[in-house]
Amino acid sequence: MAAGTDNALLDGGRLLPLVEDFYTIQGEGYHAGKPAYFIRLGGCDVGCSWCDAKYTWNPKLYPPTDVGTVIDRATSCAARAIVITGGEPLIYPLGILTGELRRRGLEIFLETSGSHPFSGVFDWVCLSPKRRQPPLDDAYGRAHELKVIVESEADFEWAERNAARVGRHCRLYLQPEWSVSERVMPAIVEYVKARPEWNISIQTHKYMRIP
Ligand SMILES: C[S@@+](CC[C@H](N)C(=O)[O-])C[C@H]1O[C@@H](n2cnc3c(N)ncnc32)[C@H](O)[C@@H]1O
Ligand SMILES: Nc1nc2[nH]cc(C(=O)O)c2c(=O)[nH]1
Ligand code: SF4
Ligand SMILES: [Mg+2]
Repeated sequence: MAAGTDNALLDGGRLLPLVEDFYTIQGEGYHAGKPAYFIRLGGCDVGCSWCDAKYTWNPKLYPPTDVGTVIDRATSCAARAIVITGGEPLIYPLGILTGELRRRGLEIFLETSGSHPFSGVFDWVCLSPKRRQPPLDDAYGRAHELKVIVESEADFEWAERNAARVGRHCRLYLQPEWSVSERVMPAIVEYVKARPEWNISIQTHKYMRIP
């Protein structure tokens, strides 16, 4: 459980620490370009130095919120797909939230580091492994998409180590770390041209200046 957020307080996942929810375009990975309603949960104990969502790390800043109110908002717009992200969403029991979203006929996508046990039902799992707190063994077999962040050329070896553990049909992406994107892009391009099992994912929403 995340530091400071007691599971009992969350009533088995009926309440979750909500940072923000908004309707936008999935910017990254396999589903890039697809409209999706984002649900961002607070709390992460991984601590990536370049994390673009550091404001989510402390769950105490985000009071437990009834998942029903979020689901009502998500189903009041035209969204057909939901992205559950964070923070690290797998810190929390996601069975109630995802079960209810599925019952409403929505597609459910997950963004995760895989560093906590799985709960909930998902149509698509994006696994973005982190050296500081690597995925649990179980996460690899659940990934539809492996998205490795590349900060320097040393990350190619980390990418291959993770790719060796996912299923045969899992899509493979290298995503430049945003602040060094211009610097690392030439190496990523050459890497992917030489190893076409990999694809490039860029954070298109940042270029579009949307959330
Ligand atoms: C903020 S994280 C939240 C979900 C989960 N904690 C995770 O890391 O997968 C969402 C996605 O953004 C990626 N990401 C975060 N900061 C980034 C950055 N500076 N540049 C590129 N990708 C980044 C993460 O690797 C992850 O794929
Ligand atoms: N548009 C948009 N696409 C995204 N894909 C993954 C994101 C995330 O922060 O998990 C993200 C995000 O924050 N915004
Ligand atoms: S695991 Fe995800 S939310 Fe946590 S620090 Fe890393 S990128 Fe940020
Ligand atoms: Mg983001």
